[in-house]
Amino acid sequence: MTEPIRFTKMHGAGNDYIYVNAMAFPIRNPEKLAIRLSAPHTGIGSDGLVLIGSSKIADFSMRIFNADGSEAMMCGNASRCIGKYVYDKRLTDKKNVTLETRSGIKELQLTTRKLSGSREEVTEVTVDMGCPVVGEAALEIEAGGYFYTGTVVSMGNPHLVIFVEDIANINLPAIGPLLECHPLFPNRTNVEFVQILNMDEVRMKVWERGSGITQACGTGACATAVAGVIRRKTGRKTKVVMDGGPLTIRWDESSGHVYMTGGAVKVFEGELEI
Ligand SMILES: N[C@@H](CCC[C@H](N)C(=O)O)C(=O)O
Repeated sequence: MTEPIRFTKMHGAGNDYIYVNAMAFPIRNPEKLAIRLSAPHTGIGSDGLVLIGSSKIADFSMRIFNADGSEAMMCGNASRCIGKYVYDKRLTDKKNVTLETRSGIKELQLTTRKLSGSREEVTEVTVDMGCPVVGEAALEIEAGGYFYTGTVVSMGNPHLVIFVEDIANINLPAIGPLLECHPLFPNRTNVEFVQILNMDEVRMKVWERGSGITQACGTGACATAVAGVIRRKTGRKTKVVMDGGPLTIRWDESSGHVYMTGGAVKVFEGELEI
């Protein structure tokens, strides 16, 4: 007999994952389930699977699996969605929630709006993403016969941020996988192409490690904002506009922490047998 588990499909700026409360529905083989559920035609269709768990050192924990089943260290968009999930489902009444991730504890600050009666729901979340780890500021890299200059930034997971004059000229389906799996990145990397619109706003497209093209990437938006400051292209607060919408990123000068603010949306819920 298979046991039904409840899931919730959510997105942050269009970056969509299937969320399972692993405290109620423990998942034995999340890597395999992520591949199965993420498949667009034969599964639910998503960028991956997110498990919400208990924690000894924080209010909750997060595990994030890409569409290819690989486990990531951190996910910016999923951390905001978890803030909405745990508050809207009344797993907590706190508006400052701590989340254990494989790259440390993140603090979520929830913004809510009133519904009927005494009920409220989360509309926006700010996440303290911690300090970035900056690698090479201007790495020369060749892929597919083209030469790029990229900035290497880790936000818990690895990013290569490439500034370009015109983002419309980038053939992301062709170049994305070559850069993701470039020999310079033995653990693979996420890749962001970025066009500067002005000192406070950029347009970004992402190729995610393990999931391919997604509508948005939270850690990618943070890495982009950090790279913009390092390369002297943007200020400390940047609106990063992606295919699925914008995120506001602020790199605080005194603490060195990066703060990400954006929405979180529930799409639908369901039950599945595994
Ligand atoms: N979409 C995420 C990042 C997910 C993990 C990434 N693909 C990796 O493998 O590092 C985000 O919003 O940060």
